[in-house]
Amino acid sequence: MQAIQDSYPDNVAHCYGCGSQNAHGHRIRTFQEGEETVTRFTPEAYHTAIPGFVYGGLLASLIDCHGTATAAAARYRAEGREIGSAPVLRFVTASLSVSFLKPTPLGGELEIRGRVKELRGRKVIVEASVFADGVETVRGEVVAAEMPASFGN
Ligand SMILES: CCCCCCCCCCCCCC(=O)SCCNC(=O)CCNC(=O)[C@H](O)C(C)(C)COP(=O)(O)OP(=O)(O)OC[C@H]1O[C@@H](n2cnc3c(N)ncnc32)[C@H](O)[C@@H]1OP(=O)(O)O
Repeated sequence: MQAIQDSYPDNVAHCYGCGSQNAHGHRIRTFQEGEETVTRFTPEAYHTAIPGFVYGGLLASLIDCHGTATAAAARYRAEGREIGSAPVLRFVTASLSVSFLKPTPLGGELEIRGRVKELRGRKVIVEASVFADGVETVRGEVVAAEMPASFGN
């Protein structure tokens, strides 16, 4: 099945969280399921916070990259365009908020589910949650902004 990240052109596929070209990264893959997007990810033993539980920074990065993928896909869809088609709609994180509702157990697959809350102008707001064994342990919001031509200047 085609993941949203499979459509990222190589020159924007180096992100530590979602870039297929980053051998050291998480290389998450996100799929559209109706109105929702879904990423499944199994943390490694070294992604530990307190023994037995997942490190919060990892969980935040899963929300982050799940959110930017959801945002890019939503904008393409809103414009009636094929994902990844040129000119490429590149999104970066403008803001990321994460609430850790419960400890996230380490040792199994996590499911991140998201949906678009708002899509307006150059900005897409995505809500996403992490589930461990069907239990919501993390809830977050990503404001993704279209990357300006002046990015980094
Ligand atoms: C399929 C193909 C896709 C391929 C691409 C996918 C690539 C994925 C790559 C992986 C990426 C992985 C993820 C990463 O790790 S990305 C790396 C971490 N992020 C960054 O480095 C971003 C650094 N910041 C910037 O470059 C600028 O500040 C940005 C670009 C974010 C905004 O710059 P600017 O302000 O000049 O833009 P604008 O005037 O057009 O504003 C646009 C809208 O955004 C609203 N806003 C702005 N800031 C915030 C804020 N803090 N909170 C809430 N909202 C904010 C703003 O009010 C406006 O909304 P509205 O007033 O119109 O309502």
